[in-house]
Amino acid sequence: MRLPPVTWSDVERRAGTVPGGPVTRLGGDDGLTVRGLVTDSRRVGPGSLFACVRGAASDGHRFAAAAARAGAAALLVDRPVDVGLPQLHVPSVRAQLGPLGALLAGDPARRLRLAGVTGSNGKTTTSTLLRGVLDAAGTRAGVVGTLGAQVGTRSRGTSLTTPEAPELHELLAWMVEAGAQRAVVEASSIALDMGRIDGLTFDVAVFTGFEEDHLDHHGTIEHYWASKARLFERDRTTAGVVVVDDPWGRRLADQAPVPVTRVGSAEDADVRVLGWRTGAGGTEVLLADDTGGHRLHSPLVGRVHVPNLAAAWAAGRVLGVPATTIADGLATVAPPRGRNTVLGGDGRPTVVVDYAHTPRALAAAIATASDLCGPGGRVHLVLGARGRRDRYKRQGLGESARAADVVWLTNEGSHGEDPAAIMAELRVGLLGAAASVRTVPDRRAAILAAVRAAGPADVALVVGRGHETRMLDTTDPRDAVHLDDAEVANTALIAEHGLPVAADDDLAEQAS
Ligand SMILES: CC(=O)N[C@H]1[C@@H](OP(=O)(O)OP(=O)(O)OC[C@H]2O[C@@H](n3ccc(=O)[nH]c3=O)[C@H](O)[C@@H]2O)O[C@H](CO)[C@@H](O)[C@@H]1O[C@H](C)C(=O)N[C@@H](C)C(=O)N[C@H](CCC(=O)O)C(=O)O
Repeated sequence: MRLPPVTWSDVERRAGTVPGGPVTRLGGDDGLTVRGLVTDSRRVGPGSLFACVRGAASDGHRFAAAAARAGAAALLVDRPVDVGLPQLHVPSVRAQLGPLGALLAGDPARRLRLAGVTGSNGKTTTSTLLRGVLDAAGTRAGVVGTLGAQVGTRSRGTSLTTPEAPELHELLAWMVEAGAQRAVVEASSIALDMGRIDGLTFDVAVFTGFEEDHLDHHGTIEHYWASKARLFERDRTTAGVVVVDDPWGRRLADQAPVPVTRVGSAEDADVRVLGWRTGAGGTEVLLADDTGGHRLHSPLVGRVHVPNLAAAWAAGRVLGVPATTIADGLATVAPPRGRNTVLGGDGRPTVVVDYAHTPRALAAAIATASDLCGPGGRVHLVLGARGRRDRYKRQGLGESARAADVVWLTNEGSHGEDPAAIMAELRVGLLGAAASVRTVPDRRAAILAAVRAAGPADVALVVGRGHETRMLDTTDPRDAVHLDDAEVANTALIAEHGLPVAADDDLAEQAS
């Protein structure tokens, strides 16, 4: 979309509102206008304001000349550069990305009411559910997160779960243009830490649960938790909805300075999960809150979605949506891609494709797969781990995998690491396991082998990549190849087991 022109003096004025030190204009008169804030020289267009961000891998100031050649009208710098363009010299370019990103996108957040969703697992599903609830309430909502951005029937791809602030504000402007009154934003801990959502204020912030993750970035679990907890500060949100099924959620609910709705199976939960059942046909949750009991139906499959459904319910209530409308909304939201996507069944083995890539998420995915097994059925797990990321998780993934019956260790995109070494680290967690472990380095071959080995009562569970369609084995992103786990599994199902022959819908059940 084409963003409005903004005068250089307005840019200077907004930049001056950011604490940290003086803002100095180096060239450019009041008649100068810029259009769109861009942080990547490869995405600069005519009239852009190019923000020179110092990063971990490179320094954006080095790309100022390239930005000028691509048509940038001016630069945002924290040290003057020898490039013939007007520059705004600020103490920290990154600290300006939120306020200036908002200004150059036309301050779209002022026309939207926002909900933010954070948590180690379940962000995408809960955001999708909440968007469905808000749409059902007649307030058109956009959503932005791991699966990209959507509003109405339109969608756009994004490279990060929570985009850099300028892109995020531009997406919000796109949602406003499409008639959105609300937006749901997935807020990753890394984004919170790097200031990507600075300047946004939410009506409700949701915490879906917590476990160790992203320690490559955060260093310690305390830092990781504190980054997520920032979403619950008074200047960020009016209210919180917190899943208190783990100690970290409980701690957040206890410490948050905003009013919190506690969600979970504990007796003191404000929205209490009394029971649930799940099967290939969907999930049913029985909840109690201060207005009584509520029964929710959802086409989403798996016990892992029970807290997500309860959290979306609670967030809808906080936002003033009537109970029946929330239930109607939740009943119609289609499962997000790669979140326990169920294939096969009907006389053939069931295949589940899921994004689980942490030990606890994997344990939950295996439990869901067991729920979906027929009598005497076995779980065939296809497991890998992404290279050059969060290496400390590998042994824990292996340990969770012990609950499967057969484990097919494979590659998940080595990003330049030795795939055999990654698989060996997964194997450490599986030492002495009752599960039989096989190594098939080629991912397509591993999925095919698991689907071939599975019988009609079995489940082949393919984890780690979920919705992803590109896989990378080198350090050069241009080498990424197309690989869609669901597509491979579907092809394998048809090749090995033919087309569906009969219906079967067993339900697993639990009362808590
Ligand atoms: C830790 C982190 O998030 N890093 C992000 C950050 O990197 P960085 O600050 O180190 O930037 P850099 O790569 O050194 O580059 C510095 C600047 O030069 C610019 N540049 C670079 C090259 C060039 O040719 N021209 C150019 O202008 C870059 O755009 C950047 O502005 O800014 C970059 C540009 O926006 C991001 O690509 C990069 O994301 C990295 C690669 C990434 O993968 N981040 C992941 C871990 C992430 O953020 N994940 C979260 C969590 C998801 C979840 O919950 O699972 C997410 O929100 O997606």
